[in-house]
Formats: sequence, structure tokens, C-alpha cells
Amino acid sequence: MQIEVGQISCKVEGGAMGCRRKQGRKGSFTQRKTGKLIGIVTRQPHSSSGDHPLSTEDQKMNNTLSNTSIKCVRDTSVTAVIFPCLYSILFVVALILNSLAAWIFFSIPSSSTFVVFLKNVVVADLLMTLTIPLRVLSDAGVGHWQLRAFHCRYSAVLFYITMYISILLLGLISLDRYLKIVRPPGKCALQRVRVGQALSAAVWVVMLSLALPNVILSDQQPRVSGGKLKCTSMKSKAGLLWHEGFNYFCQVVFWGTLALMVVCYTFISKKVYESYKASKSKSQAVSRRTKAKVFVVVGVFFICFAPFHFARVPYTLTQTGSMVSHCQAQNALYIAKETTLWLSATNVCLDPLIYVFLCKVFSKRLAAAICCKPLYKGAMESHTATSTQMEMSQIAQSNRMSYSTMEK
Ligand SMILES: Nc1ncnc2c1ncn2[C@@H]1O[C@H](COP(=O)(O)OP(=O)(O)O)[C@@H](O)[C@H]1O
Repeated sequence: MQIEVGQISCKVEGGAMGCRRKQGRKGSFTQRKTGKLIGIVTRQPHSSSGDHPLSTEDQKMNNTLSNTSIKCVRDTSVTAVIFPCLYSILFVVALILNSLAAWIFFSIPSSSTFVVFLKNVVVADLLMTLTIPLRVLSDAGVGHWQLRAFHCRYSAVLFYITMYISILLLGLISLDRYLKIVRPPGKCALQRVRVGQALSAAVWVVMLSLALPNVILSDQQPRVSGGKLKCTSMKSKAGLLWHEGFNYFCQVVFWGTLALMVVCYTFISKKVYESYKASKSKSQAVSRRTKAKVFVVVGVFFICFAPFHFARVPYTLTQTGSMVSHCQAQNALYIAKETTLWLSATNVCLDPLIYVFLCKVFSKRLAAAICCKPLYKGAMESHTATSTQMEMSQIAQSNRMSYSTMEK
């Protein structure tokens, strides 16, 4: 493939590429009229086309041209193999775990805000799981470019939205656990089931509406450079601006939620520690187990999502051209973003751990389902309905109960 832009002409052969000035130089390519500009290629780090080296002057010009993301051909030689495999494994595991979680949760009545938030997390995780097959095909480069365009415009957007909905819901879950310790039941509006349902609905509506422009403004004729379509190449100027702005908003959502979680769980662990001191518990093992459970949410949250949010900002800046970088750096950032995004996606498999560790009703139902033991619906419902009031009144009297508050 030969691409010509102004005085620069680039040739791509078997993944290797070389660029040079078209006129006034020995051995330059013949100038040809190309139709539409489909992309500008820059020299790859390990290009085998050593027979057309670039002079310093040409390299300078070439680097200037590759200042914006669209001009840099994406190196997908590694990502097109590794990520489809990793995402396929994730899809199978996530589908099994979340289908089971959904089946159990939807037989549990929404009698507390905690259960309401968890149910919403299951729905978000299931939706995210369902977008994975398209990501696999798109990353593997299988199918026509329209498939990748569909992924960029709809499926990837849904993938990100469900990720941030899960993040916000995990933040609400931490707040809910915290309130359960500090506030008597029913005193705080946030502890009412109706309020929990309204909050969950608000999270969905706000995230879906704010991400809608990412879909609407991805309406440009896609430019396929080097066979791989970049999602940002389908965006108008306004679309790129929204993409960048919304990504900053999502950064605020993540780091804000993390800060909220750290505050809530620090307070919770302090209470748990005090409760053990007061009850003079001799059981060190139980104490350690409880602390581990308390931090499971924050731990899972941080490990899954923090690396992606570190990598995302510089990557987004290269996508919109706000940050000047070499093609090689852009490709490195793309790989970093894809790797950390996969790590974030593993959250769909780790969330069920939270259900098992922190939701007693869920773990009881799960155990019953696995052991095929019949469960008396009435008994389960009465446990769910009364545990909040029981726990809270007992916390007021005895610190020992703050442990069971964690576990409900
Ligand atoms: N946080 C987000 N929320 C919603 N949509 C997003 C978010 N980040 C990116 N998107 C959208 O998802 C699609 C893929 O984006 P991205 O992963 O950055 O592209 P690429 O796969 O080319 O690296 C784009 O349409 C983009 O606007």
C-alpha cells in the first residue's frame, strides 16, 4: 500500500513501512494521484524496510505528521492474538458466574438497599459480559470493518458505561455499609429501599445519557488505516471533544468513588477493631478473617480499576491529538490501555466474590443451590427483612454485632 500526503510518501509492505520525500531525492517514489486519504503511516520501531531509511529532516516531518493519533498506524500484531484469547476466557467464566448470580439474586426479595445495589451490579456485569464476544471479534480483526465500526459506536460504549455503573454502585454499597454502622435503621433516607432503587435508576439514566453523544457523534466515514479502524476516526470534532471530556468525567467518578470507599472502610474497620477489643475476643483467626472480608471490596476495586485509570488519561490525550507523541509511544499507550482495560473487565468475575463474602442471604442460597437443599422461602425472607433492624439495635448495645453488619 502506498500513501501520499503532501511531500511525504509512505509505502507499507508486509507490516513494515518506510516514508520519504517524493521529489528532488534520489530513488524517491513516483508521485501518484491517490484518491481519498486513508491514513498516514509512520515508521515502525522494528521495521524491516531498512532499504528506505529516513533522513533526520524527513523524520522530523514524519513525526510532525504523526502528531495526531489518526496518522499513526496501530500495531496490532500482539493485541490481535493475546486479547481475543484473554477476553474469551473472561467471557466464559463471567457468563457462568453472573448467570448463576442473577438466578440467585432474582429469587431474593429486594428488602434492603444492599440487595438492591447488588442486583443492579449483576445486571451491569451481565450486560458488560454480553459485549465481550463482539470485542473479541473486533480485536481479532475477524469480519468486515463494519463489525469494528459497530463495536466502536455501540458495543464499546456499552462496555464502558456498564463498567462505570458498576463502579458507582460499588461506591453506593460502601456508603450503605458505613451508614448501617453509624446510623440507626430507618433514620437515614439512603437506607430506604425506595431511595436505593431511585439512586440505582439515577445512576443508569445519568451514565446512559452522558455517554449517548459518544454514540451519536461517531457518525463520520471511518478511515481504515493499516487495516485497523480506530474508534476515534469515526468521530467528528465535537465527538472527539465529548470523548475527551467524558473520559475526564469518568476519571472523577472512579477516583471519587475510591476516596469514598477508603473513608467508609477505614471507619468500618475501626469499628470492627473496637468491637473486638471491647468484646475481648480471644479468636484472632476470626478477627483476621473479618478484616480480610472488610477489605475485599476495596482491594478488588483498586486492583481491577486503578491501573486502567492511570493509563487512560495519556492514551485519551493521544487519541484526540491534545498530546504530541511519537507513533511508537502511541502504540505503547494503546497496549497499556488494552492490558489495563482487560484487568478492569476481570471485575465482572470478581464481583461475585463480593456477593459470596458479604451477602449472607446470597451465600446461603448459593450453598442451598449447590447442595440441592430446599430452602424455605418464608424463612429466607424473614431473615432478610429482619436482619437490618436486629443488627442495628444490637450494634447500639454491643460492638460485637458490627461484624455481622459487614456480613449481611
Ligand atoms: N468512559 C467511556 N464511557 C463511554 N464510552 C466511552 C468511554 N471511553 C471510550 N468510550 C467510547 O468507546 C469507544 C471506543 O473507545 P476507545 O476504547 O478509546 O477506542 P479504541 O478501541 O480505538 O482505543 C469510542 O466510541 C469511545 O468514545
